[in-house]
Amino acid sequence: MQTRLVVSCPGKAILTGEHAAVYSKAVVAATVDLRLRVFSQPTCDKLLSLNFIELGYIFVVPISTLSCIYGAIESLSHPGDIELLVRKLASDGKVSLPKNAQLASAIFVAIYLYCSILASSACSGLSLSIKSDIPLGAGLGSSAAYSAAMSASLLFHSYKFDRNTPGTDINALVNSWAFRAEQVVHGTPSGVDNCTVINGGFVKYSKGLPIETFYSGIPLQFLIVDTLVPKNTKTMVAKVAVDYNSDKPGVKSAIETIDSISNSLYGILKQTIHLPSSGTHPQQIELNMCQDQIATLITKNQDQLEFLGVSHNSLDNIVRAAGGCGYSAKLTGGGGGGCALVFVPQTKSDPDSLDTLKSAIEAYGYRIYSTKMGVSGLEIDFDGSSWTDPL
Ligand SMILES: Nc1ncnc2c1ncn2[C@@H]1O[C@H](COP(=O)(O)OP(=O)(O)OP(=O)(O)O)[C@@H](O)[C@H]1O
Ligand SMILES: C[C@@](O)(CCO)CC(=O)[O-]
Repeated sequence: MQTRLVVSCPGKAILTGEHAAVYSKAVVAATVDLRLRVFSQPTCDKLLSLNFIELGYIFVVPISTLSCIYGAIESLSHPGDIELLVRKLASDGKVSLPKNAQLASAIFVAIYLYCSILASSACSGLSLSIKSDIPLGAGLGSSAAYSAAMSASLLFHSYKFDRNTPGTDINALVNSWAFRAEQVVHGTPSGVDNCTVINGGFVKYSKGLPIETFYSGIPLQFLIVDTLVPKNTKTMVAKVAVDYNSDKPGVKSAIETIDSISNSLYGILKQTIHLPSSGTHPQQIELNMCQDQIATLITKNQDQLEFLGVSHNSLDNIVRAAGGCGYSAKLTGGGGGGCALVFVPQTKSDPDSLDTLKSAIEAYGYRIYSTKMGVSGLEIDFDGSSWTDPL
């Protein structure tokens, strides 16, 4: 029997370009240092067991019950249609589904991946436990991390790769399944979230083109602020699509403007400015200029997102509070709630203003994350037995 596997994947933050990404426009994103882990182990009980630790929910289904899905899964016109098959099982009394929509969608993803990837060896059992630091449904890529970590776990247990497979091959294989899993959760994702969390670092992405990884030559610091307002990326993407497809005035040009914002940001971040340790040098002036340009791009991007109708009062509060203290801010991810990014230039002359801003944000009851960006992507621990059991 194979040993226990532990797969971990970080969250992500979109610096510029969300929503435009869905229309194949440029998006700049980075991983954030919050991770989701999947602990998995084959079992002999012929059950698929999912233990959602934060959500306090255990879902168990006999593998034989899923047999009617194996045959049907290849003929689905969209991975999201797995929901219809699983709901049919529920209405026939063969499985019981939670009322919580996030849990239900996590179960649809797991069944979709299990039946697609492991169908041929479907007689064995598998137990998976999911534990995460990434706030769920907050714009920080929890669904991409879940989709990627679940895909990697199931691919490993179906012998599609092992510890000798080159990492780039593993990432490409996992990414292709994580994208399908994201389609189950989001309907029409661009693919930026799964690519970013698997690849790691800073990335520029345009749907259909190879992802570009880069290390920012400009020191970048952001405050990540979670409004704690629940949001749903699928709904927000669908809302923009209605306006886009009906040619609502200004929508297509807003998407084009966001594309050019991301291209400009990428151009700035790719520069390398080596700062001497002290004094005012031409490099310092150049860095100040770059940081001013970044701040302007962040504000412009937020203006376009507000125009597209994907901001929220809580996000607007952060943008206003940041502006009042001399900082620029924007929503990140799907919008409609969830998180905002506040850009904190390294060269900002008045450090007290950051404390004032943090107090203003906390007074709203929002949560501030101080986390690193650009951390490593998908990680697989093939000797997972060294981990303490998360249960
Ligand atoms: N810890 C977890 N346990 C179970 N399911 C999870 C977990 N984290 C994420 N998910 C899955 O991800 C979905 C959340 O996706 P959603 O797109 O709404 O938020 P997000 O990925 O955090 O935000 P964004 O897509 O804007 O970055 C949940 O509905 C669930 O299917
Ligand atoms: C809103 C969106 O652009 C980013 C969500 O993190 C959707 C996507 O690109 O799939």
